[in-house]
Amino acid sequence: MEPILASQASLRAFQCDTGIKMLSDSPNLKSVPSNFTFINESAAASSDSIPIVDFYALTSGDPDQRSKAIHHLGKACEEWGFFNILYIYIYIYIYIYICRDVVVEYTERTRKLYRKLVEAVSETLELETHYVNEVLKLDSSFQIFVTNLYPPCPQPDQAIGIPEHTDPGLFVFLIHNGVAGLQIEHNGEWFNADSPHNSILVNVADHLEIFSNGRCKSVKHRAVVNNETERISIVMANGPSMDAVVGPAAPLVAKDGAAFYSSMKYEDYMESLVTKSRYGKSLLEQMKIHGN
Ligand SMILES: O=C(O)CCC(=O)C(=O)O
Ligand SMILES: [Fe+2]
Repeated sequence: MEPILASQASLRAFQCDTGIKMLSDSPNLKSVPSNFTFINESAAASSDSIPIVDFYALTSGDPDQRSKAIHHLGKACEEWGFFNILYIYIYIYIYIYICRDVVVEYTERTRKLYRKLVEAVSETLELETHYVNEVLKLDSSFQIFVTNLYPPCPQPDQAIGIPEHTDPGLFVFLIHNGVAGLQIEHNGEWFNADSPHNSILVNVADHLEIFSNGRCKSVKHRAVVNNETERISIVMANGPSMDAVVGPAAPLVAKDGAAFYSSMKYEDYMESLVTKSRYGKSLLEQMKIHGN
């Protein structure tokens, strides 16, 4: 199916403040204007331990290789909420001019990758693949394509690229231009999320945490800036269908004896994300049912 690119009007909600655009267009800026300062403790431990999932083994005909890769994927989703997939075609996209055709091709390729990952993760959750497809209506899954540009910043410790947050959807794919900046939270500490060049960094997003009744973790992350090099990241958030109602999967609730999250239509979740304040308790936190 040819992806439908959302109109300018429907994307308006995702656009950032015009003031930010003005800032990024000011190459001679010597300090961060006070209304944009964000004192951050961006110190983070380096990490080479973000798991790597072998996509070829995951889709391999060899049952032994496949089951090892599936086990690895399950652990990565539970323990880190982040993993790298080595993927040979990736480097093409980051270097070429992002035109409509490239976006369409990237959308199609990542859609296939996404479906394979969902199949694999349903196995780790001991769910039937068709169950996930039916409940989340993945044939019309909603993808959001975002490019982030972080110009060099004269005072990186007074600013933040993107404050800490979690993402909507099931799996989010991120590629970048080789400049570090993404940090992720793991066991209460911040780590630099280094990823090899020919890889896609994948993170579990809110709706996989909800759907898995908390087995998979949608992990907080943020992007910091530096004073030397421009950074570009390309993010593809892969969700269910806009009209799917996402709550914990019924077979998992039966196993756990309770649903640990409430359910919400994906469209309503997205609307709340863009219209509600970005500060305070996150929407994912608000969906959690405590005291079960
Ligand atoms: O640029 C990055 O590394 C992070 C971007 C991100 O987290 C997002 O766009 O949701
Ligand atoms: Fe994000």
